[in-house]
Amino acid sequence: MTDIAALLLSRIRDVPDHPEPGVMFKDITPLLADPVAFTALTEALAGLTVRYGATKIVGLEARGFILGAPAAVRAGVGFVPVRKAGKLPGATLSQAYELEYGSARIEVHAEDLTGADRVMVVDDVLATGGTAEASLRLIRRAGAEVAGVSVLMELGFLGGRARLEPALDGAPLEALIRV
Ligand SMILES: O=P(O)(O)OC[C@H]1O[C@H](OP(=O)(O)OP(=O)(O)O)[C@H](O)[C@@H]1O
Ligand SMILES: Nc1ncnc2[nH]cnc12
Repeated sequence: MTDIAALLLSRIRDVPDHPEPGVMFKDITPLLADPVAFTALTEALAGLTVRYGATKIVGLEARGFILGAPAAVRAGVGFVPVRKAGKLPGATLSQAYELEYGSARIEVHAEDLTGADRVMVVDDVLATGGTAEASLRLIRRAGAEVAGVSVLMELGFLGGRARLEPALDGAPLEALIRV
């Protein structure tokens, strides 16, 4: 493990049985509160954004906003929020997806992405991959190209990478930490 990955991992807190029994919740708030770790994370996500030639970062509500927005500023690209259904006021594209139990829907303002955009998706955790997969569908439906998906942490035992693989269509999935 690199020094940066070790630093980031050391600032993520495991919270058992949150938000429901059996889930080991990965809490990033200690990392956000540490300016050295948060800066290192922002630099790493911005570096991936530049390396893969993205013109915009899409952040996934809510923790993807916290990580994606400073990375976009650092990389010199625009930031586009993908929100849970019903939050965005303008004309939206909407995508339903399956969760472990039940389903959910995410949305993006249609005018925020164009055919000229290459998009890096940023989020904190890749778990089942359902949220990221739905975001890739939204990005392509908006006519934009997928530059990649970058997450702080991949929970390997939930199989998100395999689920995401077809939707990535050759684009990279970068995880700074894998557990
Ligand atoms: O890979 P998946 O199984 O789709 O899970 C990962 C998603 O779940 C969490 O968000 P959550 O929906 O809990 O929203 P929050 O960031 O608003 O807490 C996390 O921040 C990812 O967006
Ligand atoms: N175990 C987990 N910890 C934090 N965020 C999550 N999103 C989905 N599963 C999660």
